Amino acid sequence: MYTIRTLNNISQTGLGKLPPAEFTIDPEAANPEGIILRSFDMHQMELPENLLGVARAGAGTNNIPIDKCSERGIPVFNTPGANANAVKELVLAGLLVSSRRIIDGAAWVQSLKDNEDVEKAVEAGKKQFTGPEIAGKTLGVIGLGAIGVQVANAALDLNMNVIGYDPFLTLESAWHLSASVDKAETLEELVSQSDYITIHIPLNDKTRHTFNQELFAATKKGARLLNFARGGLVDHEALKDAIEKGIIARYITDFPTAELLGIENVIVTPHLGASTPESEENCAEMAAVELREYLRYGNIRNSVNFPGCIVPYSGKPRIAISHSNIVNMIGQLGAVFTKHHINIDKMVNNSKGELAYNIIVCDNLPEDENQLIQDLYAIPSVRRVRLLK
Ligand SMILES: NC(=O)C1=CN([C@@H]2O[C@H](COP(=O)(O)OP(=O)(O)OC[C@H]3O[C@@H](n4cnc5c(N)ncnc54)[C@H](O)[C@@H]3O)[C@@H](O)[C@H]2O)C=CC1
Ligand SMILES: O=C(O)C(=O)COP(=O)(O)O
Repeated sequence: MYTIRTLNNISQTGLGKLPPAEFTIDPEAANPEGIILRSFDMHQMELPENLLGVARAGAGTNNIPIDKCSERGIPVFNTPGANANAVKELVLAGLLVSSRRIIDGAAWVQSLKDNEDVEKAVEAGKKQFTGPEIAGKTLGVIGLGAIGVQVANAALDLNMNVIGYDPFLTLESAWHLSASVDKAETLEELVSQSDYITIHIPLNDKTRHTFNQELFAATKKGARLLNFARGGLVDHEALKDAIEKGIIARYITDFPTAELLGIENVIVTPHLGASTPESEENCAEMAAVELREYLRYGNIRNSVNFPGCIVPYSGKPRIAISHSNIVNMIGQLGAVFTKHHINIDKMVNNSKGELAYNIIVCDNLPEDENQLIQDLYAIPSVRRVRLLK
């Protein structure tokens, strides 16, 4: 029996993928084997002693201490693409809201409640809410992953010109991206040509404050900037300066902070990108299945820190081992298996960065299984050993 702790509200349909005969779901569990979460900040908590796997029902994993998890041989999963449509739809709304003064206009109409002739007041006052059309304008998309590709393609359908920037574009994204999207070689090239800019990259040490004073200096005057990715991608001091100078005509973001409130031409939504029933269900289902398959069989799909590794279950016991990605590990593991007279039926060894992961399917197990596990842990740089029967 595995205990799964949920750190946020997770769709019940998704949690239904964890059969109660094998999994107990307990939001208060002190020492769970698995964690499923959304945006809960795990940097603030100690990793539970028994923790084996963490599944983020969503895309961004900057709220999870990935390095600490890797050190302890704990894979962190996310759910690529499962909320991309929800975010795309909100970005399209953001694009229109950034252009047409829908929000200001609607608020102003409410202020006319006690006016004697509302119709007349509206026709006289509406000119203050004029805003340009997006058709024929240029949208720059930074990050062409699951969300960026959908936003870029949808903007083409709205008759915009689209430029994209992503030095790490995957084959999967390239397959889905329209050939009509122009490629920018640098961020500066993209921002200097775009009337609208939308950011769809992860927040990490390399991307923090991507929009800084220098990039704003290269940005086309009067651009509208959309940030539905993460607040930390934009340096707020530099942003305020860019708004004052008229470089940024409007900033629309899904990531409120106190300093952004009350600034004219800044529109802030309460992190709503993935908040649709469809996306919440998709993400939760995918996260629950990823964690279930890892806990049951050691299989890994969609981990951000571990290599993918899937060996279909054949009824035989298996040993899952994670270790540092260095030379002579297979030799050392093999020696332990030989010592315990284990015949290996199948062995898969995959690596990602500084981590390697094995699933070793065994024809037989020794009588002293604890000794086998101890011997495997005795190999320097082995991080985690799991015997799954
Ligand atoms: N507002 C919300 O509720 C949501 C926000 N997000 C945010 O959006 C981000 C993107 O999500 P997905 O598209 O699903 O992720 P993804 O992993 O499919 O795409 C990210 C893309 O960014 C690219 N990239 C990475 N560093 C880059 C750089 N320095 N310059 C240009 N491109 C770079 C990658 O190559 C990849 O193609 C997430 O990391 C998350 O922070 C995601 C879902 C919901
Ligand atoms: O998937 C992401 O990266 C998101 O930002 C969505 O966050 P949420 O699950 O709505 O707390």
